[in-house]
Amino acid sequence: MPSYEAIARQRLPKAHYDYFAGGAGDESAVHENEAAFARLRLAPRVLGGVAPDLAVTLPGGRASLPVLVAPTAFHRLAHPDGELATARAAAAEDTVMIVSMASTIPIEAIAETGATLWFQLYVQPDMAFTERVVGRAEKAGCRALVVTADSPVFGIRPRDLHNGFRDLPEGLACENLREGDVVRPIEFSPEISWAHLDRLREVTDMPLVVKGVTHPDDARTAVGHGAAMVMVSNHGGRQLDRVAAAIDLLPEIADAVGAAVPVTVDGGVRRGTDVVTALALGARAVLVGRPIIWGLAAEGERGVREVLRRFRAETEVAMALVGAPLDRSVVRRC
Ligand SMILES: Cc1cc2nc3c(=O)[nH]c(=O)nc-3n(C[C@H](O)[C@H](O)[C@H](O)COP(=O)(O)O)c2cc1C
Ligand SMILES: O=C(O)C(=O)c1ccccc1
Repeated sequence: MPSYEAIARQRLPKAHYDYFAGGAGDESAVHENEAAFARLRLAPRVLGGVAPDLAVTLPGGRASLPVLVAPTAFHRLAHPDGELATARAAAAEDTVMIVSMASTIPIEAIAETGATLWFQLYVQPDMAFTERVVGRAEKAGCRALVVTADSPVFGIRPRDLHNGFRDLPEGLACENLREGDVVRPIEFSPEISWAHLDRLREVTDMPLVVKGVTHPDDARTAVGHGAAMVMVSNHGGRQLDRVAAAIDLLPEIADAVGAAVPVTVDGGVRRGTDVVTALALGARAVLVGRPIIWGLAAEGERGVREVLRRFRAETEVAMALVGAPLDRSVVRRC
């Protein structure tokens, strides 16, 4: 049976497939995210007598499995139902969807699906506008604000340059940036700093999450600035090439944060064994990006649901087989 990725590659225009699949520079960080998981090995525990429990409680609510939908832009490029399909699938599987600021359906309409949503934000240079967008997300019922910190500028992505892919086609727009008839372009802001995080904490009651942390000192600083959660991520290798694999960065960040706030990791999570490895290395949950897109492109809501179902089944079995306690001692590097 062809994989969802193979179906997506076949079905989508090349420029769109490449946009979803590709990354920065030589794409070494894209590949490294998966390769790093493949270098890790497990040393399971036996006779621990503990049944696996997949449910997680996070500052932005509860999920029935420790696999959350990563914020990814432009779902209507993958499927006409776009983010509505993704949200319905997340709701059906009782997990959290982190809605990209660059969603092609407005946050209010996505919220009507009833899914547990967190809103991902790129702080815009116009702070008043940024705050209006945050206000919309909060009013729509989003339960956390995920501030993406790894994108002061947009990464250089050779596939997109080669394909001439720059923006959404006619008829699609970043609906969260719409005010009346005007849709503002997303701007990346090199000036974004911890002061912006402080300001956001003042203007919203949503717990603040910092996404894209790769250095333990920044993880500590994020907690100091009131972050309720830290997301270890190299943006799926799409921003800076040669960044270390997310899973390799996780342990030192988990150490830096300690028990202060939950830590998540994303990048290259493809199997239940990856999920369990991430949990063993200190993550409370993981995010998945491209696998969700491939499910969406192949079969819409049903495809996303099937991707989440597979993660659930694999994670449950892997967790039972790796045993308890699930900690660093069960992971080996080969
Ligand atoms: C097509 C695509 C679009 C993305 N858009 C966003 C975005 O709008 N905001 C954001 O914070 N991260 C974005 N990301 C990064 C993801 O949230 C996540 O960090 C990454 O995809 C995880 O890696 P994986 O795809 O290997 O699972 C995007 C990733 C992809 C693949
Ligand atoms: O493609 C991305 O990785 C991404 O984060 C993004 C964000 C805004 C608009 C387009 C893409």
